[in-house]
Amino acid sequence: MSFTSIVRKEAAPYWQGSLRHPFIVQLQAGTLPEEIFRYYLIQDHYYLRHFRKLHQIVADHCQDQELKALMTLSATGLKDGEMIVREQFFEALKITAAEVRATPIAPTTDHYVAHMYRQLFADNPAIAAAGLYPCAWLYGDIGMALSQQPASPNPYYQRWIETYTMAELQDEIQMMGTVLNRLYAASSAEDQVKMVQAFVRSSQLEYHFWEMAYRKEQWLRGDEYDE
Ligand SMILES: Cc1ncc(CN)c(N)n1
Repeated sequence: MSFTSIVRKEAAPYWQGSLRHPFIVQLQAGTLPEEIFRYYLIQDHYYLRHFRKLHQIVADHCQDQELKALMTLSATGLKDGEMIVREQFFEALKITAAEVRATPIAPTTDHYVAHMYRQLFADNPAIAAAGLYPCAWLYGDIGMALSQQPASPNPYYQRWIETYTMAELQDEIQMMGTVLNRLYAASSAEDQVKMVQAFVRSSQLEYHFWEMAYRKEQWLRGDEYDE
């Protein structure tokens, strides 16, 4: 079985859960409280900055020319596409640099970014790439699913949805799947397991990420059980 078929099956609960999560359902309906969207954007700002850096590091370290080219393409696409849209959101919603600095990185955001770096430093570029893949693929699937429904009445939410329906993203997802299937087929049995684990853990963390934003997840203070 190919890598993409295996991981789609293994990660199915988190992908289906993402589509049903109130963050996504309310984003589509236009009822998601704006403060939750704001919190998501601030957390995702940190995520995207590292996500792009990770693509560059994988590109710099991998021998496989096709993977190198795709990682470079994604890093550029992030900078010229998704990250620009996010800057526009920050401007329109008046999210300032001071507000970003004053907002702690939530536990789930921290965990997700740390997980992706761990795959990179503990393993090899194919495993690191497997851990990065759900990001584009899941958002691409969510974008396509939401675009089949009526447009969100909130123009920012609709713009968010449209960011993930672009043909370039769908092409990139397709190409990355083909490369990962080839790398998986050429990997040792041990590395194949690690590639699947990296992908599934990222998918879990994608699901947690909606929940993190929806609950405006905070670090515990340490005095929760004091009288
Ligand atoms: C957490 C997360 N995952 C995926 C994406 C889509 N690049 C994102 N912006 N943020």
